[in-house]
Amino acid sequence: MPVALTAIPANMISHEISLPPFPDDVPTVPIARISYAKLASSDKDEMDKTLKAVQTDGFFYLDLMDHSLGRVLLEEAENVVNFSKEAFDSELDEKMQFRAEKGKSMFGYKPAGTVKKTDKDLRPDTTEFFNIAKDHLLGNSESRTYPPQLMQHKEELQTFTRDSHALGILVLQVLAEQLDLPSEVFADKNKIDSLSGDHIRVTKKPPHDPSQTNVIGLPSHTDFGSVTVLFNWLGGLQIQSHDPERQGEWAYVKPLPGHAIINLGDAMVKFSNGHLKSAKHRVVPAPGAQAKVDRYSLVYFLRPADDVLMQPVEKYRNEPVVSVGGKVGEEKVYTAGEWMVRRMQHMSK
Ligand SMILES: O=C(O)CCC(=O)C(=O)O
Ligand SMILES: [Fe+2]
Repeated sequence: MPVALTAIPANMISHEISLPPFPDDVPTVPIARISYAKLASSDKDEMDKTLKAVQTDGFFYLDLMDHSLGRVLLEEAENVVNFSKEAFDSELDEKMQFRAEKGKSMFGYKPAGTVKKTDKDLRPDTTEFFNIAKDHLLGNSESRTYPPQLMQHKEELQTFTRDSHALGILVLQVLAEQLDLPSEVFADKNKIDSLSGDHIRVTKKPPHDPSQTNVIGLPSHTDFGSVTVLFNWLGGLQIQSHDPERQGEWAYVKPLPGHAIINLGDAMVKFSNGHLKSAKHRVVPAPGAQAKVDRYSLVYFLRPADDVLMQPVEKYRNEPVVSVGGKVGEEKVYTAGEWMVRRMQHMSK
């Protein structure tokens, strides 16, 4: 039986000590483990490992325990999930007052049960979430309304935003250097003070009902933005395997205590003209005994500033244009603001 997290002193809060274990008999993808401390000190081998990870799996673990800022971020993430539970616990009609305007804005509440055209079986998803804009939290633009259970922790949300953003910027600097590009070339497109679609997402998926088959938590997708910083404590996240024996098969990314999971979004495919990858992923019910408890996850999405042009950086501009879906050919150049709106409208159709 999971221990109530509120019974644990704040500095010791740890989801993993109270949750059922991840089973050892399900297929997993062994994505690379990268050290935050080594990246922060520009360790060349670690930087090289990072580039390789995002060119193959598109995902890697980042060990947050070996760096003081990482340990702080991990505690902040656990804290955000804990107070967000209160927002999820309120009645559906209360949460619906904060609903994101479909096809118009990402920010606000999204109930479970949305059907995505991208799911070939058109299954309704089983995940609800709140998306909270960085610009609303930091006062870069006028804020929409969010549930009081979240906004009474605004300062903690601001700190989590700044620290996650800084981590994403470090990843962008590492990748630029490894591609022999000016080190700030990607970071400059993702400044924290610029207006952008950056946001926090906190998600909840209820325990799995074993009488239901073929349940999907979140259908297969790629993230839109630049870098995604993900915290989850229960299995359920899956990516496609590169193991020659099971090429393309969905397999779990096992949550590792003390680690965040980092992946790149489609904007990086665009900026790098396909030299970097945004991998497809999805969420299915957690495996084994983990399916019996609520699953929460916390995400910070770094997205390019609204006025950034969605085109390859200079070094790659003479190459044949690689589009996000892998097609080659010229495309109209949109600003990130326009691009995100188009993507969102497509998703909500
Ligand atoms: O909950 C997770 O583990 C992944 C969530 C995700 O992929 C998303 O929100 O885009
Ligand atoms: Fe995602």
